[in-house]
Amino acid sequence: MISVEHLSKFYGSTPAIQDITFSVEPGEIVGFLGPNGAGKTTTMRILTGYLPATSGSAKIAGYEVHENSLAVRQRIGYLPETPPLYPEMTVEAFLYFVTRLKGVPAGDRASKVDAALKRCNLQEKRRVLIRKLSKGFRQRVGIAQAIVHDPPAIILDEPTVGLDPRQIIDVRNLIKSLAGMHTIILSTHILPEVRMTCNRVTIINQGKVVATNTPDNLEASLAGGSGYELEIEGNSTAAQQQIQRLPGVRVVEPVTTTEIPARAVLRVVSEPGIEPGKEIIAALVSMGIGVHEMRRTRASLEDVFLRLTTQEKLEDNANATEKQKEEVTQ
Ligand SMILES: Nc1ncnc2c1ncn2[C@@H]1O[C@H](COP(=O)(O)OP(=O)(O)OP(=O)(O)O)[C@@H](O)[C@H]1O
Repeated sequence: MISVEHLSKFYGSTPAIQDITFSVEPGEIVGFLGPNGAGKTTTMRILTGYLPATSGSAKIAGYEVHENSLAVRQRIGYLPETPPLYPEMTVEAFLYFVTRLKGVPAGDRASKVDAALKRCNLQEKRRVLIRKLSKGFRQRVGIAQAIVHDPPAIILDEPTVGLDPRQIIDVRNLIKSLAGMHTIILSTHILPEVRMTCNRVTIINQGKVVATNTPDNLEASLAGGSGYELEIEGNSTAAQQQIQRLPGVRVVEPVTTTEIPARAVLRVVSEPGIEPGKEIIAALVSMGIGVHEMRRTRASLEDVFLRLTTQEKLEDNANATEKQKEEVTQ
């Protein structure tokens, strides 16, 4: 439904995105994740036809965006970071106006407006001026204008920024209810939002795609991220050595000492795909060590995000330092 291939955009000589490739299948919600300045808005604006790319291809429902802007506009709904609302219009009049802009036939406009009001739970506000609405309701109007022409593809840029916790839950539920019928790209840097709403995630950093996968697979793929935490009673040094010898165990380390002097908490990191939990318990029991608690630990999406988006910076800094050293020695 949405396909981006080798997309690049330069502002003058500054690259904002470079060689970005990803796709979104019909009915999917894909999270588009990246730190500030990663290139999310630039990509969204190219996809929605607001900005020309420097090179590469962006297609919506098979239409090349810059060659078929009218066909694309009819098939896409866009909620920018700041929704383009007209404060002096009522909610209803504004949505009606949007259906005209999007080329909805005159006879269908009223029913499309009604449907969008209903889906966004805005019926009671239909005759209220937009400027009188709270931020949460205005955001719903923003989503309503993105879906009013019933587009197959929807792009939402930071849809919950600035909302209070109750409004955030409402807007997230609304987004989830749109999945299936629509294909959605949700640009955000709020990780729990991605976990709660998205089937897949594309992470970009410094203008490049650094990962695309399901949140579960991303967490599982972080090497060294999965394992166990154990609270034991007995000789913790001996326990540590014994666990370390087991196949599939990479690291065993004490995490904290507990308030009870005889107990210790150990963190075990296992090889990817190996689960030595059973063997750990058997080894400890055979040594006469008591196990008070054992729980699995996994890398969170946040760990993956931080790993992927800070590594390059560290490498860049290292390269810059090397370069400075070279310059100094020349
Ligand atoms: N009009 C512009 N002229 C020059 N550089 C720009 C322009 N717009 C964006 N950039 C640069 O392009 C890069 C990507 O910006 P973009 O706004 O796409 O990132 P983003 O991921 O949406 O960030 P944020 O989460 O902060 O909105 C940044 O380095 C930014 O400074």
